[in-house]
Amino acid sequence: MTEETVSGDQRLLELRNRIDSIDGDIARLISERANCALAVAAVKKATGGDALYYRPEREAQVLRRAMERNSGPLTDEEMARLFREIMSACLALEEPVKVAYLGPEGTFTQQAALKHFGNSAQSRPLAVIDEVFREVEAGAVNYGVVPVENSTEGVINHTLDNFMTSNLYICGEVELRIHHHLMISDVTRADAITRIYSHAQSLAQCRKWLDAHYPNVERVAVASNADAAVRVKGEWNAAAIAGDMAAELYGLKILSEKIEDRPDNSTRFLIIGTQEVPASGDDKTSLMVSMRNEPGALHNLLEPFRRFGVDLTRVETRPSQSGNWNYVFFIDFVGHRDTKNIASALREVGVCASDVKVLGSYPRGVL
Ligand SMILES: O=C(O)C(=O)C[C@]1(C(=O)O)C=C[C@@H](O)C=C1
Repeated sequence: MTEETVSGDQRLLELRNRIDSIDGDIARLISERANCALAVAAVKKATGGDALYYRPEREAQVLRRAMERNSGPLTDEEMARLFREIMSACLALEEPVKVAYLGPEGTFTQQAALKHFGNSAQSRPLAVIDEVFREVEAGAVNYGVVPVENSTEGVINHTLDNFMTSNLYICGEVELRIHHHLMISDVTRADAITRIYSHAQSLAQCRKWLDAHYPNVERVAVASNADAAVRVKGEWNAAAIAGDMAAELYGLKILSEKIEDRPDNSTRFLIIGTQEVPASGDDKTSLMVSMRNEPGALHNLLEPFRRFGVDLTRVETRPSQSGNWNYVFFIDFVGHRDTKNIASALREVGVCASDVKVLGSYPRGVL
C-alpha cells in the first residue's frame, strides 16, 4: 500500500466521521423542529372550531426562506425540496393531510401532488377531475390536485368548467416540467412497434417527434399516461408515452428519453380546498367573471386592472353554462385580494360584470 492511499483512506475516514457528527446534529434539530410543530398543533387545537393544520402561506414562506438563505453548493431548489419533506413530516405529526388527485397512480398530477405536499401526505387517485372536486366538497379529503394548463397545449377546460358550479377555493399552484419518454415492456419487440398509447395531450406534445421517428405508427389516445403504461405490458407490438413515475411504477423500459417537442414543456396544477388562504407576501389571485354580451364588455372588464396597476398573468374565455352567447372569463393576476389596489380593482369589476367570483388568492408556486 502506498503512502498516498493510506493518507487518502485516512482523509475519507475523517470526512465520514465529520458527516456522522453533522448527521447527529441534523437529527437532533429535526426532532426539535418536530416538537415545535406538535406545540403549534396544540395551539391551533386550543383555538377550537375547525383547526387548520395545513397553512399554505406559511409553507410558502418557509420554502422561500430556505432558498434565500442557501449559500450552496446545493441548488436553491434542492434545498427547498429537503425542507419540503421535513415540513411534510411535521404536518403529518400534527394531522395527516388527505389529498385526492387526478389518477391513476403514475400520472403527472400525482407527481405534482407529491411536489406540493411532500411524501408524508396521504394521497388518493381518482378517475376524473369532477370526482376530485366532489370528494373535496364532500370532505372525504382535505385537498385536491388538478391540472389547469399546459404550456404547449393550453388550458384544461374541464377543470375551469368545474369552478362554475363549485364553491371550492384555489389554495395553491404547482408547476411541473413535463418530460415524456417512449417506453416499452419486457415483452415488446422494439423493432415491431405498430401502436403508441398515451393521453391525447401528451400525443399532441410529442407530435413532431412522432412524425419524425414513428410516422406510420398508429397513435391511440387513452384516459391517462398511466393507463397507456398499463396497456403496453400485455402487447408485444405497442409502446407508451408517459413520464418517469409511470415507467418506474409499471416496470417499463425507456426507449427514448425527453421526446416532447418543446424543451420548456410544463403543466400548471391547482390545489383546491375549502379554505381561504391569507397573504404570503408573493401571491396570485384567480377570478371568474360572467359578462353580459355587449360591445366593449372585455375592455370594461380589463380596464380597472390597468388603472390600479394589477399585473394580469392569464385571461381565458369559456362559454357560460347558463345561456347562449354569454361568456365567463377566468383571469389570473399577481397579488392577494386583501391588497388595497386589488380590492379597489375588484370593486370596479363588480360594477360592470354580471357576476364576479374570487376563486382564491394563494401563494405563487415556490418549487
Ligand atoms: O406553522 C405552522 O402553522 C405549522 O403547523 C408548522 C408547519 C411547519 O412544519 O413549518 C407545518 C405545517 C403547516 O402547513 C405549516 C408549517
